Amino acid sequence: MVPTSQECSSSRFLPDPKTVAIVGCPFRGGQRKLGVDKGPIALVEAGLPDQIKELGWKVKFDGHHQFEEISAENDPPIGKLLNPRLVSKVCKAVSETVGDHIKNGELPLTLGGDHSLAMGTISGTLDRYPEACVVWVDAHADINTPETTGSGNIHGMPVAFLMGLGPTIPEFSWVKPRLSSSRIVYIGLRDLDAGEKRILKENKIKAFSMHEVDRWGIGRVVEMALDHVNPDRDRPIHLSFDVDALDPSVAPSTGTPVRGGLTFREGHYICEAVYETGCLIALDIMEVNPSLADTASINQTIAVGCSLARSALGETLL
Ligand SMILES: NC(=[NH2+])NCCC[C@H](N)C(=O)O
Ligand SMILES: [Mn+2]
Ligand SMILES: [Mn+2]
Repeated sequence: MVPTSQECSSSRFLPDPKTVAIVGCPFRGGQRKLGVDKGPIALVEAGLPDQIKELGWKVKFDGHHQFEEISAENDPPIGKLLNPRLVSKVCKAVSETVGDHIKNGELPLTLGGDHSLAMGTISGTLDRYPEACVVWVDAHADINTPETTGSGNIHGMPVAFLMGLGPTIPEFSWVKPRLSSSRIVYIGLRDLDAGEKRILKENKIKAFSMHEVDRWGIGRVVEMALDHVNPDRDRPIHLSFDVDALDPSVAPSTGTPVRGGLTFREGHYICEAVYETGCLIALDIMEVNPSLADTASINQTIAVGCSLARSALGETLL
């Protein structure tokens, strides 16, 4: 039973016809492992554009970002930050692309690549919709600052940059600290660094870890998460989905897998429920690494990346 017209509500923030713009981001500079830059290529080769067309969307895709043109030849660490200038330049370019798509009335679907890219995608969203909220689905909070990071990998820090936490780094001055702590909610967390736990508490950031998913079930968790960031369901939603939120048995081919994650259905349920709000205006599918694990695991992870995207774009089970 469908109580409301999804067709109508799903276009609340979009002009006709419904159009998705795929932003392929073959980028791995926010972490150390090889292969995550091949994620977007694998997702597109698996047929994601046509799958989205079959859901009734117009799909725009004119090739992956050519980050080779963005070079930061001399890119020594800044403090602990690894590849800082490269990550900054790439994210700035992605931010402009995502912002332009939203301005054109298209829903940007960004395919990563590592999760540092969300510094770009969410900046692009906030350029057009300053009131937007973020649903961040991840095993990790990715909210280390340049001071708290242990790894130096910037994919563990994008939320801190978006919120303006930590010291000012001139190389990242284009990232405007516009994401307020009340406009982001996490689902799926289970591997936080000590500094990240402190940051979440100090900033009173709402987070539903796997403990809350176990306690309440995914249905209640998503409802409570949306009630927090979007109580009247009238704010645009940016959904940033790191596939490592899923259990490694569901999405094995990712750089930082953590056991005890979301089931296949829990992950898809989140996407379906966000779509049903009619408020989705941007989507990220991040951290698919098609060079980690065996062929079967790789294909399984690519297929899951595609089906998460389809669920967020309106695919239903009935
Ligand atoms: N997007 C991700 N997979 N992030 C993992 C981050 C892991 C760890 N917290 C770090 O700062 O390095
Ligand atoms: Mn993660
Ligand atoms: Mn992440």
